[in-house]
Amino acid sequence: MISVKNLCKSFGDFTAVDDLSFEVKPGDIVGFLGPNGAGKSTTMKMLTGFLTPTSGHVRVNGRRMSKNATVLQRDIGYLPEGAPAYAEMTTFQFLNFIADIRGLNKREKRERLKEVIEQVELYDVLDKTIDTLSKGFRRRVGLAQAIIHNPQILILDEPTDGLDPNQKQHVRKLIKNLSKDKIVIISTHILEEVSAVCNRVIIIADGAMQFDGTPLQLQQQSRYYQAVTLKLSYAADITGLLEIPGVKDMQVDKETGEVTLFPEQGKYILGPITEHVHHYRLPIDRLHVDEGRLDDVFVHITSHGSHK
Ligand SMILES: Nc1ncnc2c1ncn2[C@@H]1O[C@H](COP(=O)(O)OP(=O)(O)OP(=O)(O)O)[C@@H](O)[C@H]1O
Repeated sequence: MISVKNLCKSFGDFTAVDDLSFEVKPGDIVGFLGPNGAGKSTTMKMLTGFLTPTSGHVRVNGRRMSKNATVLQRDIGYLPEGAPAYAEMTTFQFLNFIADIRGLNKREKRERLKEVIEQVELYDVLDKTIDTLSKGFRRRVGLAQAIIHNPQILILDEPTDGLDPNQKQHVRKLIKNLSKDKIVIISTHILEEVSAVCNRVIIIADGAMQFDGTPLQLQQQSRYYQAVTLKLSYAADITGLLEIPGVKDMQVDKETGEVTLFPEQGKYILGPITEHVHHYRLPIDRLHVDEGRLDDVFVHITSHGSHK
């Protein structure tokens, strides 16, 4: 378990991380989100013991990171921002070197290298030096070095940045498979990644906590959650739609002519809308129920302060 209590980090007068507190348990795959400069990487550096907090503390399984970093880091895999690696080494030399540093014996090293190279699909670049690799392959090498010692805790700073869509999907699957009984924290700018991979979301802005909950709870904060959009085949009187019980608001898209009806909080409006449409014989071409829009909530949460 990771426990973060009143964590702060200042650089001179500037507060990059501002009083963060949260706990992460095995089985949690946390999507760590926030706008550029929100303090995600700085927090991750403190979680992994590479940066000392100005105040507050990080505990891993009850032990303080600041006093036990060397021991605790043995069970942490960390992909830092930008996936740094030794540019002049080949992929194989680099992974071999990391396995040695992680203290794997000969047999473990052979087995883990084979497994990880296969999992992250690095066969084609084993003999290439890191400085000649594409951004996507560099990131995959970074991911491979983070998991080589099969750690219980994985902290991954933008693990899919720079990957093509196929690779993104592949790495997401890999993270999900790896995550059983582990703690995984990934920072990302890609909101769809959160629904695809994570079972928990933490959003920070200006270094402070704004949201901590499940992806569904996040989606439910969208004003589009359970909103119903209708496409009429020809113009008809739609004024009555606003009178339907549970409908709070209506929006008409001037370009497409689509009508979106927003529900009052917690109200289910699809049934009453369908009844209304049948009763008044409205000419409906298409009807769609929205699952909620994460980009919409993200903007709202990070620009309007705390929604914890
Ligand atoms: N060593 C440092 N010295 C001074 N300021 C720093 C230092 N490291 C980070 N910062 C500042 O702290 C703030 C948070 O940076 P951080 O890299 O943690 O943000 P982030 O959420 O990871 O951003 P991004 O999504 O752009 O990677 C930024 O304003 C950054 O400029």
